[in-house]
Amino acid sequence: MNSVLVTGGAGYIGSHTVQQLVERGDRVVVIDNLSTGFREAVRGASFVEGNVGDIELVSRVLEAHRVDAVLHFAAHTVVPESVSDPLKYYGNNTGNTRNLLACCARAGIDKFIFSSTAAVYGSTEAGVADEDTPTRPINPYGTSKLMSETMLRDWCATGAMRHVILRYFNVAGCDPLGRIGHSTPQATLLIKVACEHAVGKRPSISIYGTDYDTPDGTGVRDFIHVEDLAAAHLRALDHLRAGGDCLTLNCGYGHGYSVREVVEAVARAAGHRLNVVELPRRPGDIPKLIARSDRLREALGWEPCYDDLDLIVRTALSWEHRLAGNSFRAASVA
Ligand SMILES: NC(=O)c1ccc[n+]([C@@H]2O[C@H](COP(=O)([O-])OP(=O)(O)OC[C@H]3O[C@@H](n4cnc5c(N)ncnc54)[C@H](O)[C@@H]3O)[C@@H](O)[C@H]2O)c1
Ligand SMILES: O=c1ccn([C@@H]2O[C@H](COP(=O)(O)OP(=O)(O)O[C@H]3O[C@H](CO)[C@@H](O)[C@H](O)[C@H]3O)[C@@H](O)[C@H]2O)c(=O)[nH]1
Repeated sequence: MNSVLVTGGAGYIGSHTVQQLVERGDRVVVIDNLSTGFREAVRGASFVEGNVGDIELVSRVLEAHRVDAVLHFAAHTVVPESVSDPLKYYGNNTGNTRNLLACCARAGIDKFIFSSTAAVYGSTEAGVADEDTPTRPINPYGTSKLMSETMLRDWCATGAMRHVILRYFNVAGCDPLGRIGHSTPQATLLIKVACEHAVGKRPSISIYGTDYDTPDGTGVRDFIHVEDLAAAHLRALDHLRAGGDCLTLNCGYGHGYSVREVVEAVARAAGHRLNVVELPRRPGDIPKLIARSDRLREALGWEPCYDDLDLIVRTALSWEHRLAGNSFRAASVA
């Protein structure tokens, strides 16, 4: 039986995808250097610790595990860090993706699913993006991903490979059964940070900017539950295995919530007030970004199961309680 290679499978989104692949019976091998991932998050799959840019190592794994498709999650993901250390991002996100593609070329692998990001769009006029919206990233993280997209399309244009590029919007929530979750240290993402405050790991939650041209003055984002996003990867894999064409697809629900609405949802889930500090805008933030995601639904037959802010927040908070060592209601959150 062939295997799927999942790079970055010990990380937040990768581990949820590995879990779904394993649960439906796919054979999976993970390569992860554990720079931000966790060995214990990889359950039921083979695990190789190493760098996805290491051509010898990756080639060995592709051959030994008879890999027929690659899901490429491994990357650095912190936007402000990409601004202060852009070469780190071009090296890991773009350079290492080039090496991985070279290994695939050598091994004759013809199916590739790539973790891209809404950050490739930058600031759009109406705060909404479909896949044909011009890509104008405003930070090196977004550019490093866009460069990888271009490289992948150019390689696929030779006929050697087919791809699905998934552009994730704001990913949040955790496995509703509490087996794995979002453990990234020094997290900066809103829902994770707000939940860390709710369980007492942080003294407050900051709202960056209350003077945007949005209904309540705070930023608006399209939050997608990690389980729905993982499910999109499985459908993308099936699409390629069935001989489907190359695709680029937004991954979001098509509607958004404001930062203030998210903070209120976390307070509701926690059952107590939060200490909210209103601060000026965070440099580099855009007011609003919502996905047009009709193409994902039409091309892959994907339908969300967790499109509910309270549910997203409850699963995230439940995991945060587990990390903090508190008792929690993991089995009942869904
Ligand atoms: N979290 C989001 O909201 C979001 C949004 C858009 C896109 N993405 C993309 O999704 C993917 C996964 O992100 P995540 O949130 O799960 O982050 P994460 O940091 O939890 O996962 C990344 C994983 O890749 C591993 N890794 C990094 N560089 C590696 C290398 N050179 N070799 C081997 N392993 C390496 C890390 O150890 C980690 O396990 C990334 O490509 C990211 O850019 C995430
Ligand atoms: O403590 C916080 C954290 C965030 N925010 C605000 O919450 C919104 C969302 O911010 P965040 O959760 O950091 O996500 P984004 O900046 O939208 O970017 C994320 O979502 C992108 C996809 O849209 C990914 O590509 C990026 O990797 C990921 O950082 C923004 O308005 C922030 O200003 C706060 O007010 N307080």
